[in-house]
Amino acid sequence: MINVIVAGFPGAMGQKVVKMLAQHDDFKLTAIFNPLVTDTDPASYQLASDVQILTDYAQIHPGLADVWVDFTTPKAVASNITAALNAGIHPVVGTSGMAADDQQRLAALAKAKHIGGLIAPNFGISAVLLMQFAAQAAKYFPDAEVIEMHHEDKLDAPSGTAKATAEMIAKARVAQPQPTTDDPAHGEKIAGVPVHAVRLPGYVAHEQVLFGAPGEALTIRQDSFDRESFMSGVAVAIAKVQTLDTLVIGLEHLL
Ligand SMILES: NC(=O)C1=CN([C@@H]2O[C@H](COP(=O)(O)OP(=O)(O)OC[C@H]3O[C@@H](n4cnc5c(N)ncnc54)[C@H](OP(=O)(O)O)[C@@H]3O)[C@@H](O)[C@H]2O)C=CC1
Ligand SMILES: O=C(O)C1=N[C@H](C(=O)O)C[C@H](O)C1
Repeated sequence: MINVIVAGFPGAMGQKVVKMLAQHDDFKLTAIFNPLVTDTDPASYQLASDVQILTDYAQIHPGLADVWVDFTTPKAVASNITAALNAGIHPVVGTSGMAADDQQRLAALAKAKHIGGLIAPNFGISAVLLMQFAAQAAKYFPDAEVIEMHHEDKLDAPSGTAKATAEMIAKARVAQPQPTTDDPAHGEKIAGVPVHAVRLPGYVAHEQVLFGAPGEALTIRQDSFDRESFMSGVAVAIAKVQTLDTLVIGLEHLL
């Protein structure tokens, strides 16, 4: 049995994770962490009576859970994962928008404590494959731009997936791209790759990578139409994260 604490309930992803845990015999929801809730009665959230609703880091202790699943906010995630690592709990992080220096500090803390964990920019297989295909294409098409499209409530821009895609393209390309302009209309340059963010009602999570070369173009696109699509990736991460001994980035490390 893998005991799990979920941070980010009752958010959109947190609710999906709680539902998914209940469908797996090998997973048990032991606690919810959310300092913003005032009602700590699990019955108020239709949760089993033995699920603890925790609101303070002082309540996070070793033995509470094996795995900490985090779908919270860019502001909350780094301190949440610090608390998890300090309690010896393996983090599975979906929250986007974490600062690079926080990510490095958490990797150092995980290493010092010998606790493996995962930060996944995207748990959807379509997005994981898109990033891999984009890295492959970048070897032949150095000129690329990323367009990500999300729902209007998303707090961060560009998305974590778009940043990771841009970084993978920059790392994979062997030829220099054409110089880009500094014009803000030409996107934010992430590792030298222009990234454009769209926020519109009706959208969930979508990404296109456009490659151009003289006389031809290649477009790769993925669409997450329903947050349900992230759950098989989250389940794999929960099942396998305890096999890791460092903090790794990208679901592909566990597939
Ligand atoms: N990697 C991936 O595949 C995916 C990643 N995401 C990312 O997951 C994150 C959450 O997305 P989404 O569910 O749509 O967002 P929501 O805004 O719906 O949910 C965020 C939840 O976090 C809660 N929260 C705020 N601060 C804290 C804290 N300190 N500790 C614990 N909980 C806290 C909020 O509480 P309250 O309700 O009280 O405000 C809310 O319930 C985002 O960063 C998003 O980018 C989303 C989809 C897929
Ligand atoms: O906020 C979201 O919804 C999503 N966030 C992640 C990101 O920032 O890339 C993953 C997916 O795009 C959904």
